[in-house]
Amino acid sequence: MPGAPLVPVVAQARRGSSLKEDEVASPADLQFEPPLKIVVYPDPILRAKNKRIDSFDDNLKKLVHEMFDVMYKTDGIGLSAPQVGMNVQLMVLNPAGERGVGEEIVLVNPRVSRYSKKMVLFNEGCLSFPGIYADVQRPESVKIDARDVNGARFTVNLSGLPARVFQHEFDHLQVSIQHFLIQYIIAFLMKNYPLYFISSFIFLWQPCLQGVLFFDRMTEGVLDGIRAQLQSLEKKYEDKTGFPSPERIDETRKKKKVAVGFGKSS
Ligand SMILES: CSCC[C@H](NC=O)C(=O)N[C@@H](C)C(=O)N[C@@H](CO)C(=O)O
Ligand SMILES: [Fe+2]
Repeated sequence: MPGAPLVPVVAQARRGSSLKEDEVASPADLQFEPPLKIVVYPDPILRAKNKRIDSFDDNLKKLVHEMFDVMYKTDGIGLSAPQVGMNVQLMVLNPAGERGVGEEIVLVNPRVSRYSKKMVLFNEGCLSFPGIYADVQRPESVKIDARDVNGARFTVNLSGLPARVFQHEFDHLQVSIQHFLIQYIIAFLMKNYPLYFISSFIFLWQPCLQGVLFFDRMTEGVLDGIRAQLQSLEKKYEDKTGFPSPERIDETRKKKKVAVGFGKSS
């Protein structure tokens, strides 16, 4: 089945179920220097943990303004904060992709309370993967709880393209704690004590929880079509930074097999 969650029951990537409250962003975490620049794969910022926002001040409004600015300039229809180097739970969307056209939506600390059972395929692109497009299967609609830029809580149902863009951005903010929980349980059952110890450490401290990127959700066949382009981005990163790529597409896919799914559906 194309794009189906690989381990649908246990491998939910739903933030709301984390056992520990997310860490709150400090003023330093929200500091930025305009103009914002798009962070490109495989920069580790895209896989870092994103902190919860609890100060709804002028700085946040300015950040939102700058995010829309860079999103429109780069022909985006959605943008998440880690994509501009800010590891906080914030996204902006405008499926019309043009300032003054359509509706601008800002979601702070979003959570998904329901996914539709109906799944749809769409040819997605990501600003952090310039020029790469491929099919990704996702639920057709979602119910979301979030805060707006002033901190007011709201609930919204999205379907079609807005739901698609939201889910793409939400993945950038994801914490997939279930991945570690599964590893922890398996290690315990198999009496693999070194792995159990490591898993316990990760599970308790949550230091390296990952954002989900669109290729994590692609089928092996679809991924084959863009593998060379991903490897070329990895090579560019190595040439530019002088460091080895923090992830490589083949190894990433092996690890991610159990990590990506969707949450509650109806
Ligand atoms: C379909 S979800 C795509 C969301 C993505 N956001 C951040 O990475 C995004 O804006 N991607 C762009 C490459 C994109 O989809 N742009 C539109 C409009 O130009 C397109 O059709 O390519
Ligand atoms: Fe993206």
